[in-house]
Amino acid sequence: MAIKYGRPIEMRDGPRRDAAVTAAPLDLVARLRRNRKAEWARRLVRENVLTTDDLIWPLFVADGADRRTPVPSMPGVDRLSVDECVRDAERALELNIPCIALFPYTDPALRDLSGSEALNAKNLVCKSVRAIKREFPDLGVLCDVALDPFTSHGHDGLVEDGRILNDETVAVLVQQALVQAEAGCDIVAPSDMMDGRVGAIRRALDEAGFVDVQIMAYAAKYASAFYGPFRDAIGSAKALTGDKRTYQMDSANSDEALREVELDIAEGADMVLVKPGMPYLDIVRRVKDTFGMPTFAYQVSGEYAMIAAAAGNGWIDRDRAMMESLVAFKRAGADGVLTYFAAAAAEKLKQNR
Ligand SMILES: NCc1[nH]cc(CCC(=O)O)c1CC(=O)O
Ligand SMILES: [Mg+2]
Repeated sequence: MAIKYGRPIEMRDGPRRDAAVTAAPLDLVARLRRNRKAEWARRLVRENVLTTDDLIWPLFVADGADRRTPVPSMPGVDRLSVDECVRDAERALELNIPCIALFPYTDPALRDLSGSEALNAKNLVCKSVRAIKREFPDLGVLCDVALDPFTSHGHDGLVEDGRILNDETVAVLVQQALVQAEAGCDIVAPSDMMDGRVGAIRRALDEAGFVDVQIMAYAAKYASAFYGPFRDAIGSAKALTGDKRTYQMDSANSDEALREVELDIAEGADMVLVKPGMPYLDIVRRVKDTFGMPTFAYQVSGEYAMIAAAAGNGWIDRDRAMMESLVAFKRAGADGVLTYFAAAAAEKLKQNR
């Protein structure tokens, strides 16, 4: 099916040019094809490169021991027991991936209206952070701050009469971030889209002495259909009542993303994130150009699922689609990408070296 990577069609055996088909050379000053004539020449003029330094690898943790449970809507992605999560952390380190991100599948029996398990210092995420940091202190660990893995209704915040409460939620998120920092995480990443949470978390972290814990703000996060498989993975898909459009952004908006990012920077974000990724590369570019901040994109579960499913059907080449999609983030100005392909991409980069 696919032509072999790096080997131009011109070099393959094929019918020779018919001598009758001749033409006077065009009088062209520039022939852009010259710089594409061979792999070495293409490498020489290549504008953007993906390296392992650009990758953050999201992992799903679940109860149990010695267990990897496949997520059906994310072929190739498993929910990991804590010990297995430590093994993948080790793999990240071996592959030179700088940072992993942790997401819990919480036992439905532990989910409640207020997401109280989020504040349990012995919850799955905290246990995983401790276990990973004990063995691999030099690997970056990012924790998501939001209540959806812990609430019985699947929302990122507290709900009252069908409304998602902003300020009350922020007070809980602050406590969640503190619990994660206490467990030893390096980066907290609020993904909830409540107003004012970055500033509140920064103040609380500083007061508690966690001045070096970074904040990666999910600053421009859109209400998206592409989160579907993630909600399967953390078990919130069935629980979710309604949608998240009163707090996540409208996919039609772009200027509003700049206002969101500006506020999060003013409140103390160290890095900003745009999410989803591929359908929002225009936002990544605007954010990077406007603020010059360390800017990240999240190639979310649905984007991963599209590529994995099409590749699984033999309709596209998995590795090539993966690498093409990842370098697109670099081209758009991103400093890095959260991607479920992180380990596979790092393996590929290693082979190509
Ligand atoms: N706050 C929850 C959260 N954090 C990351 C994702 C999605 C990631 C993905 O789809 O891969 C979501 C889902 C949501 O907002 O419903
Ligand atoms: Mg905001």
